[in-house]
Amino acid sequence: MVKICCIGAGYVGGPTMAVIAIKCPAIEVVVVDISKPRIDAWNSDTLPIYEPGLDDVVKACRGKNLFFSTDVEKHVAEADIIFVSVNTPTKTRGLGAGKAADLTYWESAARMIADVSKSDKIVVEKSTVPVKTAEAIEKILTHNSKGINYQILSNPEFLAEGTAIEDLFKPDRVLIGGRETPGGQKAVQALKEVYAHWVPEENIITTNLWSAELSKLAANAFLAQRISSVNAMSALCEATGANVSEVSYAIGKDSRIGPKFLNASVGFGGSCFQKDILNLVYICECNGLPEVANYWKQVIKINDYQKSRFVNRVVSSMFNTVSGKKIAVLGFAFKKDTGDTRETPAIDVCKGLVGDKAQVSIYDPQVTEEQIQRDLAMNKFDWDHPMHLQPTSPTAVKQVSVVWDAYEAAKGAHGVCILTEWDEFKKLDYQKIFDNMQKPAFVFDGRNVVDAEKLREIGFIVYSIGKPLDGWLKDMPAVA
Ligand SMILES: NC(=O)c1ccc[n+]([C@@H]2O[C@H](COP(=O)([O-])OP(=O)(O)OC[C@H]3O[C@@H](n4cnc5c(N)ncnc54)[C@H](O)[C@@H]3O)[C@@H](O)[C@H]2O)c1
Ligand SMILES: O=c1ccn([C@@H]2O[C@H](COP(=O)(O)OP(=O)(O)O[C@H]3O[C@H](CO)[C@@H](O)[C@H](O)[C@H]3O)[C@@H](O)[C@H]2O)c(=O)[nH]1
Repeated sequence: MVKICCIGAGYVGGPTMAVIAIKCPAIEVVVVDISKPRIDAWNSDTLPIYEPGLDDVVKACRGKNLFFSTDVEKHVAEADIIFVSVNTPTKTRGLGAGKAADLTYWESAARMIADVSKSDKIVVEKSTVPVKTAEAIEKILTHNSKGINYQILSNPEFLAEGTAIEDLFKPDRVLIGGRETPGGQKAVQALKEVYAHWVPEENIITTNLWSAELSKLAANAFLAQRISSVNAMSALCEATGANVSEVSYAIGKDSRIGPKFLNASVGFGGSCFQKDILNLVYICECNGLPEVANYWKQVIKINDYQKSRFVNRVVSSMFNTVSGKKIAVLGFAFKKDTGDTRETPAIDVCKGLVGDKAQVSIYDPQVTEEQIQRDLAMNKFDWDHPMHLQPTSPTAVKQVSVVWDAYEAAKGAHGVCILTEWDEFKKLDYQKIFDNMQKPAFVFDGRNVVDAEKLREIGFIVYSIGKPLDGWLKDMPAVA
C-alpha cells in the first residue's frame, strides 16, 4: 500500500488529503501537524475549517484510509510520498522584510524529514514557495541524506476557499514539476498516478521544477491583477457615471478576456493574493528586474487604494465624520462561504472607521468575536504563523462589538457597510433595517449585492462600488 503523509493540517493540507483519500481507497493518507488543537479538531465532529462538502468527505474516509495525527516523525518515516503544506508567511524582519517568503517552517520540516527518514522519499512542495525553493530543499535533504534518495516535486495547489472540495474534485489542472532526470521523471510519474485516480490525464500538466513553482505565483498575480484592474475602473465609473457591472459584462463578453474575476469589490483579501504578489515582487527585485517588480506592486497599491477609498466614501458621506456614530459592518470573512478572515478587506475598513472614532458593530455568519478581535489587534502578517505562535489574548478594540444578527448590528446605526457577499445579505428585510436606523440612513455596498434602487425607494442613501452615484454622494468629496 502506498503511504502518503502530509505535513501541515491547514486549509490546504486537510482538504487536499481528504480528497486524495476518498479518491484513492488503496492509499493510506496521514495528515500531521505540530498543532494539537488543530489535529484534535480534525478528529472531532467540528472540523477546524468551514468548507462546503468537507465534512462529508472527511467522515467518509476518516479512520479508514485517512488519519490525522501529531506523531509527525513516525508518519513521515513511514511514508513514500511526503507533501509539505506548512505556512510560508511574509517575512516581517530582516532581509526582505515585508515582501520575501519566510521559509522557517518549510526548512524545519525538511530538516525533520532528513532526520527521521530511513527509506527513499518523494517530497512534494504543496505550500506556495519562491522559485528555486526546491533547490534549497534538495540541498538540505541531500546534505543529510545518509544514502537515502530524495526526489523533490513541485505540486502547487490552486483551490479557492469556499469551493475547495469542488475545485479538488474537478481541478482545471493539476501541475507537477520535477527534475528532468530519470529519477525526477519517475517521481513525477508516481505522483501523476495518484491524481490519475480521478483527474483526466489531459488535465495533469508536467513541467520542470521552476516553471511549476513560478506558475503558482503567476496564476495568483494574474487573478489579483484582474480584480485590481476592475477596481481601478470602478473609481473611474463613479467619476463618470458609467456602471462597473455593465463595463465588466461588456468586456467579459470578449472571449479573449472572459467573464470571470471581474467583480468590482471593496478589495481582494485572502491568505494568498497579497502574500504571493509580494513574494513575486521580491524575486523580481532580487533578479535585478525593478520595472517588473513595480508593475506587480501596483496591483497591491490599487487594492490598498480601493479599501481606503471605501472608508473615505463612508466618512465623507456622513458630513466628514463618523465620530461616535454607530456603523454596522455586515460580513467580515474575505469572501462568502468561508470563515477565513486572513487579509480580509474588512480588517482595513474597520480599522479605518475605528481610526475615525466610529462605533463599529460587526455581524458575520461564520466568524467569531474572538477571531475578529484578534484580527483587529494583530500586527500585519502575524496571522500567517502556526496558531501556538500567535498572540493569545490581544487587547480587544473597545469601539468594536460583534453580534450574531444583521438586524442587531444595524439597530440604531447611521450607516451599514456590506463587506462580504454572503447570500443572506441579499434577502434581508431592509425596510425593517431602515425603520430601526438613524436618519439619514446610509448603505455602503462594498460587494454590489443589494438592489440599490429598491433601497433608495425605502429611503436609504446608497453607495454601490463603481455604480452611478446618488445625488447626495456626488456633492461629497470622493477621495480625501
Ligand atoms: N489557503 C489557501 O487557499 C491556499 C491555496 C493554495 C496554496 N496555499 C499555500 O499553502 C500553504 C499552506 O497554507 P494553509 O492555508 O493551509 O495554511 P495553514 O496555516 O492553514 O496551515 C499550515 C499548517 O502547517 C502547520 N505547520 C507549520 N510548521 C509545521 C511543521 N514544521 N510540522 C508540522 N506542521 C507544521 C501549522 O501548524 C498549520 O496548521 C501556504 O504556503 C499557502 O500559501 C494556500
Ligand atoms: O471578481 C472577483 C473575484 C474575487 N474577488 C476577491 O478576491 C479575493 C480572493 O478570492 P478567491 O480567489 O476566490 O479566493 P482564494 O481562496 O484566495 O483563492 C485564490 O488564492 C488561492 C491561494 O493561492 C489559489 O489557490 C486560488 O486559485 C485563488 O483563486 C476575495 O477577497 C474575493 O472576494 C473580487 O473582489 N472580485
